[in-house]
Amino acid sequence: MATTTSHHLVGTIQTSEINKMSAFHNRPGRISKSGLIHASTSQSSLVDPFQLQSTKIDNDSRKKSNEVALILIRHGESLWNEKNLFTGCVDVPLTEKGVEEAIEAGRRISNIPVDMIYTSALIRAQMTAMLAMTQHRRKKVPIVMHDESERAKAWSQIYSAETKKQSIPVIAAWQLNERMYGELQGLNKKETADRFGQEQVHEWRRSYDIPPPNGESLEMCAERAVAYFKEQIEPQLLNGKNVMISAHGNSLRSIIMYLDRLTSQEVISLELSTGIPMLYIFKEGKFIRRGSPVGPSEAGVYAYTRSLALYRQKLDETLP
Ligand SMILES: O=C(O)[C@H](O)COP(=O)(O)O
Repeated sequence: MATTTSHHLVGTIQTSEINKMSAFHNRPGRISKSGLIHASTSQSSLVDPFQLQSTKIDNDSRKKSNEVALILIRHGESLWNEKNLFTGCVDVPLTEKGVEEAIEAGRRISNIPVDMIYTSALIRAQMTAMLAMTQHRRKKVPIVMHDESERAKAWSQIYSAETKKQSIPVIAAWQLNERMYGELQGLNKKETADRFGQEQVHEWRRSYDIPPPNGESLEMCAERAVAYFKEQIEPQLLNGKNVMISAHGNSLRSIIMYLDRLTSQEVISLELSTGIPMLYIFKEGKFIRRGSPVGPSEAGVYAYTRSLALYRQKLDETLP
């Protein structure tokens, strides 16, 4: 059982723990007829989301490592976070501060490989992902995958292999949406505590299996978010894809509960700050939390493994 205390998932790890990485086989995901990206473990039937051929930089880092990076980011501050309103599945945008947080998050992950991006269907998570990627040193272009209809898929095709190589598929999934806060959505958090009592509101906000009135409990949110992670995202990690997920406080709490194997008691004290990236290394079927990467300007203390350090070194050598 992972140990956890009531803290924000922020922190960095010395690069002293350098592991010897065995060879890594890059096996991309496959696009099904529905245009959804599925991945299976059988290598032969897999086609990369953009039929991407990994570039020299990406290939090299993967060849030397049996690990991939998983980055989790809670969206930057939203207009209703600023007003201290329960948001849930109401689709509100970022504040100016939230935009700045997203850009800063991008600076902190600018040297970490990203091959695929998953966001929720909500604009605050999608804005955060796109803004963060403006800072990435690899300068690949994140492109939202459209499969809401056959025409949407057909009209969003890219007809240049070279352009595809420089692209990152962005998959928006409602399953990663924030927990639905029911009749609390739009209410002020302080007024709600005054009306129902601090304890009752804390129970609605942080317990595992107690839903707000006509809303989702964290457990109900996990049933869709963690299921999606296991069915759609984990196969991509197994196939050698470095993945970034931009989502929400509670949908990410439910995923971290799975990654860190937290109990329903331990998850109560788990809080996520807006716009702070968290890095996991997925290696030999296990998730290793590596803390929150610091900006490239701060030397020495990184959540970097040998493989990630090699990727960063390739960027230093290859890019202006
Ligand atoms: O939905 C919301 O209001 C926020 O994203 C998270 O709210 P919480 O911190 O009360 O869970």
